[in-house]
Amino acid sequence: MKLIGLTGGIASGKSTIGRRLEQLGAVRIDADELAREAVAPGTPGLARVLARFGGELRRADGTLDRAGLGAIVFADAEALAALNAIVHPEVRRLFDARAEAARAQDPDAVLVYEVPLLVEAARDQGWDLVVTAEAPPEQRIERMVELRGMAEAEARRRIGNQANSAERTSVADAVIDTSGTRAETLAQVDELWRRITSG
Ligand SMILES: CC(C)(COP(=O)(O)OP(=O)(O)OC[C@H]1O[C@@H](n2cnc3c(N)ncnc32)[C@H](O)[C@@H]1O)[C@@H](O)C(=O)NCCC(=O)NCCS
Ligand SMILES: Nc1ncnc2c1ncn2[C@@H]1O[C@H](COP(=O)(O)OP(=O)(O)OP(=O)(O)O)[C@@H](O)[C@H]1O
Repeated sequence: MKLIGLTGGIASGKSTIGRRLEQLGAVRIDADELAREAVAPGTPGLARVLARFGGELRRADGTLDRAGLGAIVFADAEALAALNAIVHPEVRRLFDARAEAARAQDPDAVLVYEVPLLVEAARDQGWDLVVTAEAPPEQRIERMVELRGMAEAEARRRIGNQANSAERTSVADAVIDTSGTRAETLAQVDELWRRITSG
């Protein structure tokens, strides 16, 4: 099995790239989805988050108030570190189980793991190739505000809590420039797939 780490800051185009790689034949796993599972209703992860950050973050339907928690942690580095310490080990466990299942099903699979915090928290996961999606922060902020309706200050706070482009690029084996059109991004992904599957 080949293990590809796909990183990039928020709204850098990771999902666009990951979905294309999936169409081309890769198995895709998304760390943001695993992080959601880690705090799903009834999990020990959710219980720990509520114990640390307050029971009022539990909504009437039993799910976590993600917007409320985001407002706390992205404005307070210590709180974010505490949340990461609860969620990240569980994400790692979930990832290991998924990767093992993919390997059992197809030993030749290409597994793409979309992980925004690869540089910060997942450098050492046995990557065969690390790919980063890069577009200037101002352009990513514009995308978050215009396409997702996120408040500009919130977008800036999230970016401020992530590694920067130079840090990601120095760890990566390949960079996909996502500052152009979607078609230009996809063409680079197709080229990358040829490289992955030819060697
Ligand atoms: C704070 C939470 C509840 C906010 O939830 P929300 O639904 O608003 O955002 P979502 O989880 O979809 O994340 C969107 C993006 O925010 C950024 N982000 C999320 N968590 C972090 C973090 N700990 N540090 C820096 N950036 C982060 C990433 O770019 C991510 O792709 C949530 O992000 C969370 O639980 N974060 C901690 C777990 C984590 O590190 N997740 C990232 C992948 S492991
Ligand atoms: N050239 C491009 N490449 C990739 N995405 C683009 C491009 N131009 C515009 N976009 C848009 O930018 C937004 C962010 O892309 P995407 O959702 O793939 O990013 P992401 O890194 O997965 O985001 P997140 O970190 O929030 O999970 C999307 O709405 C996407 O359609």
